[in-house]
Amino acid sequence: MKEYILSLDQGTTSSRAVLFNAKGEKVASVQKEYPQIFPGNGWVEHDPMDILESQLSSAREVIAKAGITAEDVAAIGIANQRETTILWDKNTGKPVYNAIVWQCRRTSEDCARMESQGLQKFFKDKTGLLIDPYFSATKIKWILENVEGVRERAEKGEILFGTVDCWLIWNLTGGRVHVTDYSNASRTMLFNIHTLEWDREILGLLGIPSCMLPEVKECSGDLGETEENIFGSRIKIAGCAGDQQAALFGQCCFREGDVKNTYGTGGFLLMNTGEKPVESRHGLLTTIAWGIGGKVNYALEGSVFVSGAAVKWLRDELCIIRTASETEELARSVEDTGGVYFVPAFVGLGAPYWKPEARGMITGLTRGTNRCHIVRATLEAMCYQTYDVLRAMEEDAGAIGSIKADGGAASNDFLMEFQADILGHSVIRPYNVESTATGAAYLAGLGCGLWGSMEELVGVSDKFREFIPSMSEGKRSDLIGGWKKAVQAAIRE
Ligand SMILES: Nc1ncnc2c1ncn2[C@@H]1O[C@H](COP(=O)(O)OP(=O)(O)O)[C@@H](O)[C@H]1O
Ligand SMILES: O=P(O)(O)OC[C@H](O)CO
Repeated sequence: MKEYILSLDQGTTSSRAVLFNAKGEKVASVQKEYPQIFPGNGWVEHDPMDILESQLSSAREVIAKAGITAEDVAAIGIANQRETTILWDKNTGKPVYNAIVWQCRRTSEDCARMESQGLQKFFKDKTGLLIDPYFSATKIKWILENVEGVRERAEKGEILFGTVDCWLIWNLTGGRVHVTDYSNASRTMLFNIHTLEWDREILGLLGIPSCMLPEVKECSGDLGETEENIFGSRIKIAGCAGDQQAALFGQCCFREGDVKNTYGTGGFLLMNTGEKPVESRHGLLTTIAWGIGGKVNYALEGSVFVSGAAVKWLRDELCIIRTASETEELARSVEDTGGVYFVPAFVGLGAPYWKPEARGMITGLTRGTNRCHIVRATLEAMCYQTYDVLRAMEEDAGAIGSIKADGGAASNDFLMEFQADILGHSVIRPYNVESTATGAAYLAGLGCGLWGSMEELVGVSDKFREFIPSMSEGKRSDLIGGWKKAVQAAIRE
């Protein structure tokens, strides 16, 4: 019987495949790290084939691990790192360049030029986004302008563009289906979030041929079917959303005002704002949360570019930790950071500052500073960055109700405790922190009829832990004051 949902969570550092049963419970998962390419100077790339192969092999392995076959899978749901841009040849399916990752800053100058031409309002009104190298638009333009022959071929209709969801669907369907969903389209800086169409004026301004772009579909429903040879029998693709929107869905933030924060490579705080887009006056983005059943739901988003990635940097570049999870014990082994602040602006600062030119900085070092202080400052930075975004969100939308946390790093109890302290607000962490995969599964389960309605999903997973703030107000404001000074220093640099 077809009673499982296969969720594909394609993240910036790893591809994950998670199987859920008909009760919405996780039964098995497989995760594979794959390389990021750093050609220098704030550039970040992936090999699109690494993305594909790590995702397909984890999907095959999770099916085998659970002792089932593809016949038992009712549908696939996809959640993906957003904005990352891939262009490929429509006939051969071969990428024409590496994937340009959302974190990549190579188009900073192009963005600064558009800003100086007074185009900020033009883009914000149409797309809900601020001009920034983060989004797909200027990455597509860069490939068209810098990879020989690609523009001519794109104009002849030989080249396709897709974000990672679209690239996966294209390959899963054997090159038959070129689609994306509303939530991913809303991150390209090419999609009009009010008319729900690719925006002709923007395409004209950037010189992007419309024939490269995928059809935009709802997040739940018929998104294609896998080729038989991929998993041994065909599986429907019935759910798709950008990973942050999928996490919002997976945390059942279905009501207006519901908020979640994900601690993965980056940090992303999203608030469901219902069926009307809310414009931010404090550096947040207006984006599409999902489109389901003929209705579109919007969200306000604060995007922090480097969150758990800073922990990975401690492991892979400074080599002062062996595993991400040992940061908890190391951070607790010292009373505080000894005045050390770490602003991990490796690729500039996102919300609410939007300073692409800012770079990382560790301040307050003394001869007494040891690796535990630096580890603790790294975890604390993840919390201060969330604090900055939450304050901006409160200014835009009023006081926040509950804050639900998820993502790989949310399993760190020290991080959750410090987060509650710095926010002066309790933080709720679900038993299963993989809300992104859960959200993709929910979308697919609804899309294939395994579950009847969103109401049915609320309460599927009701186990959680709540972290209550306990820090004094005086200490909290001193620490935040120190963080603000460190951020200003990183921006000035
Ligand atoms: N226990 C932990 N404490 C702190 N950071 C962690 C912990 N576990 C994972 N991380 C960090 O979180 C990130 C992984 O989270 P994940 O949600 O898997 O990210 P992504 O989906 O972006 O690949 C990595 O950057 C890792 O360094
Ligand atoms: O890889 P993640 O999970 O940090 O998510 C990346 C975001 O989607 C980028 O916008």
